[in-house]
Amino acid sequence: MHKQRGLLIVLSGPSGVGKGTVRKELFQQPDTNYEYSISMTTRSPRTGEQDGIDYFFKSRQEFEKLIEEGKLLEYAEYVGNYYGTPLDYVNQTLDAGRDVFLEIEVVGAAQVREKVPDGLFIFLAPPSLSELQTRLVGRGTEEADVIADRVLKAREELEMMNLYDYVVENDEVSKACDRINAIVTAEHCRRERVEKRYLLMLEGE
Ligand SMILES: Nc1ncnc2c1ncn2[C@@H]1O[C@H](COP(=O)(O)OP(=O)(O)OP(=O)(O)O)[C@@H](O)[C@H]1O
Ligand SMILES: Nc1nc2c(ncn2[C@@H]2O[C@H](COP(=O)(O)O)[C@@H](O)[C@H]2O)c(=O)[nH]1
Repeated sequence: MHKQRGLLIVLSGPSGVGKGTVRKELFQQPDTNYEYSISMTTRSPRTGEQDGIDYFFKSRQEFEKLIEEGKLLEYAEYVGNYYGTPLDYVNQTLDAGRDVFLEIEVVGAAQVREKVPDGLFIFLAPPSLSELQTRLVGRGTEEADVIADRVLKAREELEMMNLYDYVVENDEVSKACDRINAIVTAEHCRRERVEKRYLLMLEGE
């Protein structure tokens, strides 16, 4: 019996919009059926972050070797550090028929769009730029100059919103999660209908 490949779900959006918060909430829900792809980064761990759980923390040299060896589905340099998605993990998980969830910034998401056009691309948007800044300041993990860089970058990132399949506003975390779950469910139904139609057409030949 033919097994359908899993769905690649890409959640992107500006720094501080709440991607990590929403992703963690989604993964705490008992009926969540996505596999989270842990990214590689050259950024130093924040207090409480663990290697292999939050990120795979790499040196610049190690990361550049991964790039050279073609081991990343996508990567980007974001405010002075590299971030990237491990290719083998994503392919193996999708091939096993399981959905993979990426939480990445917009440059990397554009690369994934090129390579996996049938992925599901969701842009998480803040209620406003001032709320975005308030969230970054409130998180308290970056110095003021880094926050300023991230807010500046957010203006460019928001311009890429129209390249996504869906825009979800993160006004409240639980509402954003509900919207994402509804989008993924609808996408699965759509894919099933297409698959059924395709099989029916083959049978008729
Ligand atoms: N809906 C929301 N309402 C209010 N605050 C929120 C909401 N979602 C997230 N936050 C807060 O905003 C801050 C930034 O959230 P988070 O770290 O999840 O953002 P992010 O998009 O993953 O950022 P980065 O891209 O830098 O990793 C956190 O302090 C988080 O608690
Ligand atoms: N292109 C990629 N971007 C990634 C990846 N993993 C995380 N990110 C994004 O980077 C920024 C900064 O993250 P932070 O943890 O330092 O706040 C944020 O937008 C993340 O979503 C990745 O594999 N590829």
